[in-house]
Amino acid sequence: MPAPLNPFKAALARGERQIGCWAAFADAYATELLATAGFDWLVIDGEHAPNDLPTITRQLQALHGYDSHAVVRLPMGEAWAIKQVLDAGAQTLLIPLVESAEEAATLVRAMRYPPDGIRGSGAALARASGFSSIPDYTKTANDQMCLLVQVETVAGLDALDDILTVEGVDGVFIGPSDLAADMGYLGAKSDAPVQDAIRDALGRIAASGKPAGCLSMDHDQARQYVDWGAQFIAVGIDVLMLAQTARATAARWRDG
Ligand SMILES: O=C(O)C(=O)C[C@H](O)[C@@H](O)CO
Repeated sequence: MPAPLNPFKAALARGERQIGCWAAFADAYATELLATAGFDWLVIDGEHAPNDLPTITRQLQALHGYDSHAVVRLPMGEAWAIKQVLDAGAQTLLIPLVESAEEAATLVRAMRYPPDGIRGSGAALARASGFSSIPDYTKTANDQMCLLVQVETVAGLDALDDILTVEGVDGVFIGPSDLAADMGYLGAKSDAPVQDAIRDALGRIAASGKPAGCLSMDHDQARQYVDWGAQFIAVGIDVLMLAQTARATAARWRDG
C-alpha cells in the first residue's frame, strides 16, 4: 500500500483554484470546526500562532477525514523540524522567508527520502506511515510531498525567477505583510508600491507555470490577487474572524 495521495498537490497540478483559511487558534477543536466550513486548505500556523509539535499533530489528527487539506507552516525551514512534522503526517508545508533558489532546493531535499533528499527514514514508528500499517510509505512518500515557499522580501523577489526553476517547489506564496515591511511599508500592505510588487510577483509565478498563492481578508483585494494570478488564495484568518464578529456583536448591544 502506498503513501496517501495528496489531494491539494493534485488539485494545484490540475490548475484548480484552492480557497484557504488560516487556522491560528493552535487548537484541534477549533481547527476541526473550521474544517466543516468548506475551505480547500487550512494553514496550521507554526510561525505566528502558539503551535508546537504536539498541537500541530493534534490538528492533523482532527483534520483526518475532512476535505480541508492541512498546510503546516513552520517558523523556519529547518530540516529537523520538517522531518518531525512530516512524520506527524503533514504532506504540505508552507515555509516562510525563502530568498534564494539554493534555500528552496535545500527545503525540497529536506522533504524527500534518499536518494532525492535527506529526510530521515524512521517513519516506521510515526503517524505518517500509519504506525507501519502503510508498508510502502517510505518508497512512495516523496511523490506526495508538496512544498510551498513564501517569498516576502525584496531579496526574495529579486531571486524569484531562480526560485521558480527549482524542481520540487510546488507553489510560491507571496506574504503581503512581510513584503510590505521589508519594502519600508510596515503595516501598509495595501499601499501602491507594495501592491505593484505583489502584482508583478503573482504574474511572474503564474507565467512560470507554478501555482501562485497569497492572502487577504479583504475580499475585493483577494479577488484582485486571483485576477493577478493567485491560484491558492487564503481569504480568512480564524482568530480575526472571531474577534471581528465578537467585537461587532458586543458593540451593537453596548452602544445600541
Ligand atoms: O507576510 C504575510 O502576509 C504572511 O506571511 C502571512 C501572515 O503571516 C499571516 O499570518 C497574517 O498576517
